Amino acid sequence: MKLIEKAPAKINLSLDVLNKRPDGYHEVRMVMTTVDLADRIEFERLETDEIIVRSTSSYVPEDERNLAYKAAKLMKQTYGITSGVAIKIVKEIPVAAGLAGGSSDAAATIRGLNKLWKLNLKLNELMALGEKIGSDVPFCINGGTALATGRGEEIKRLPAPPSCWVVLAKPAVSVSTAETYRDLDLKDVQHPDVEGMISAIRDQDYHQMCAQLGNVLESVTIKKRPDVNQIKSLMVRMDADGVLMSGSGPTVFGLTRHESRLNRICNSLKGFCPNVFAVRLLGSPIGLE
Ligand SMILES: C[C@](O)(CO)[C@H](O)COP(=O)(O)OP(=O)(O)OC[C@H]1O[C@@H](n2ccc(N)nc2=O)[C@H](O)[C@@H]1O
Ligand SMILES: Nc1ncnc2c1ncn2[C@@H]1O[C@H](COP(=O)(O)OP(=O)(O)OP(=O)(O)O)[C@@H](O)[C@H]1O
Repeated sequence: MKLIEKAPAKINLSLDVLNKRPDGYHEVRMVMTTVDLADRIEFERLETDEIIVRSTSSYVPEDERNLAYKAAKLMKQTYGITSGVAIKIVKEIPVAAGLAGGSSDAAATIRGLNKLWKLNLKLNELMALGEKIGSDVPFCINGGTALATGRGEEIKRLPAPPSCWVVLAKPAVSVSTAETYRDLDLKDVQHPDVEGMISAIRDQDYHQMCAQLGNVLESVTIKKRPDVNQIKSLMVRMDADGVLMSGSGPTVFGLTRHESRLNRICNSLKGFCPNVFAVRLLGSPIGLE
């Protein structure tokens, strides 16, 4: 029997970096939310003791470098599982885009194998496993909207933001997260108002939410990839209410509540940008307790 999990992408509505830690990671404070662009992950039990990963994208490794593979291996080892699993990743989220595609695949694998192997693990146990795979994985376990602190693994749930359309536009380039953090000069950053973003969400104030968008990693990526700025300018010209790069980039997102503007923004980007998606904010968690 096939078990299926959806793995939604995330965007960062606010991303601040406070300092570099002795372990090499950066202390962050960020507001993340899921959008309805998702990979689809299929799981099939194998009687043989092996993990097989297949993906529909040629950009995604199918061996032990795959984050879904890492998650399955970790669960097998932690819980002494002797049967195997075949994992198929139907990739819809662009790779190395700042949308946490790999992290969300790993999170979906943890949720899926908890069911397939009848482990009955609780949300906090699933998140603790996720933390061992990557900083964005604990958030992706339950999705929705949250304040993430620490290196990103400490999650405090927030209400769903006011609903709106989201245009995601990824230029042809891809970006390395490690390189972006490495190139960040903390003496030269404009910190976003994370608390202001949280208040805007709590107050369900859409225009305030748009006004508070901010990401300290944006200027790092823009220095190397000026097309990120071109996409931002284009979206602003087409009347998006708020525009920001997500995560370490290079994907830019634009927010609007008008379907006519949504179409205008998407059409203006086509031809200039290879990956353009019109999606909704999901906002609410997957529903694990
Ligand atoms: C940029 C974001 O996507 C925003 O949500 C995340 O902060 C990155 O999360 P991620 O891709 O899950 O990151 P990880 O796989 O844990 O780390 C990749 C690399 O990014 C750097 N890294 C990541 C997270 C963090 N808080 N500080 C860092 O310096 C580290 O060099 C690390 O080796
Ligand atoms: N299941 C997976 N899907 C996508 N990429 C994967 C996966 N497993 C491993 N990778 C590798 O991870 C790298 C980063 O891919 P990913 O799409 O997760 O980046 P990202 O969206 O920038 O992540 P984040 O926003 O969490 O920093 C890719 O270069 C790819 O080789």
